[in-house]
Amino acid sequence: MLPPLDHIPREIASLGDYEAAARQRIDPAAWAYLNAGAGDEWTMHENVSAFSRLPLRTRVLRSMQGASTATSLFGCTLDSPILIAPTAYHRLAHPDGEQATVLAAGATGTAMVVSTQASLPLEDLAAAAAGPLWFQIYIQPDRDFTSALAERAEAAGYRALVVTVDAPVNGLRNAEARAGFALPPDIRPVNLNGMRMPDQDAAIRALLFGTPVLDHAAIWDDLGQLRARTRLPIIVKGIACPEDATLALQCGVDGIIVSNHGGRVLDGMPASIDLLPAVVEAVNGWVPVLMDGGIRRGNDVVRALALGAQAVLIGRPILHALATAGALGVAHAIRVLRAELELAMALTGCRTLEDIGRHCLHGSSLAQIWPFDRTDDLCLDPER
Ligand SMILES: Cc1cc2nc3c(=O)[nH]c(=O)nc-3n(C[C@H](O)[C@H](O)[C@H](O)COP(=O)(O)O)c2cc1C
Ligand SMILES: CCCCCCC(=O)C(=O)O
Repeated sequence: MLPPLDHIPREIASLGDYEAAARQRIDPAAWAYLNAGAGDEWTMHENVSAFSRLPLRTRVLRSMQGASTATSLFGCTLDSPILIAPTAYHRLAHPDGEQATVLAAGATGTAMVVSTQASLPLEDLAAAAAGPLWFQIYIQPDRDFTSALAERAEAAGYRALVVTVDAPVNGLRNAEARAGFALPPDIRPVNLNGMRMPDQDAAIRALLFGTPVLDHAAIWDDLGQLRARTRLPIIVKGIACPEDATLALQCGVDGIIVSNHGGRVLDGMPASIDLLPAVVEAVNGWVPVLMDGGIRRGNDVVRALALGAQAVLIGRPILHALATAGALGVAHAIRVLRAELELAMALTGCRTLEDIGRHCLHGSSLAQIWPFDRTDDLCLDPER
């Protein structure tokens, strides 16, 4: 395995280049955890390839004076609508772990979502932050522990809670099984230290009868209760259909992330970008809708915003950049993606993020995924 780089060579020009560089620097079993998807990885690949079915529509000779990618979300001012998705165990990718990612996020004006399963204490990460951090929560079998975790995040200065609801059970991790992945003893979910595990009976029943331990899985009431226990904005992550978006709104959430968990939970789900329009339609502007899954180019950010996302999150590319060159790599990867976004905005005639709309996409491609009778108003307004 190669060591991390201390500079960025010119051969690394895109997020895809980071994937190739990272593969040479991560132990194969850890790679299977950090990069794989569930089952046959159809959804994971679909997340990326679906973007290429949305051709962009250019506009020319439009003024770009004062152009900007800046935005604001849940009281956080951000340099761009690109955020760092929560991913577990950054120390599997680089010895500095989340500490390096937090540093890079601050240096680039990017909000980072720290995972419940971070490999470093959430308080230490907050102390190192120079920009906004949000904390991702899995509602744990021990609900009191979950509330205490939310309180710790609030006390440490995290600006929002991202509650992930799409992984009540681990996905079918065939790649991890084949590679024999196990967490090394020195890399642990340290923020879960002291948590009580579900009762032994349920664990034994699961072993004997093959039923998953779902007795303690979160339900909508739990989300409502967490809402009542924290002042932080709650953003629910892992919404994939309009019915669940509506239920989330009824629980009083402040934002929604459309996500299929990077294709790591249920292989066979559609690409995230294909799930987005129906959720946006259901939410109808009540709260911001974000999305993640498969964003690899600035063009993809424009496509997601064109379909109604207010911002996007990136997962694996951050881990690839971290493994390749630590904090420097992550900061560079974010800069590369942002520069691509600026280029795509200039060529689609969008001076600000508010200018991005469905008119940035060719109408014929939209008919596939926009199930509403609105395609007629797509491209006709010359001012848009
Ligand atoms: C190695 C890895 C670990 C992840 N850990 C978490 C996690 O702890 N919490 C969570 O909500 N999502 C987790 N995710 C899902 C990401 O937040 C995100 O939804 C997904 O990676 C986006 O897709 P992308 O990797 O194609 O950008 C993880 C993803 C990966 C690849
Ligand atoms: C029961 C699901 C645990 C998954 C923890 C980390 C994660 O989200 C991921 O690996 O993906």
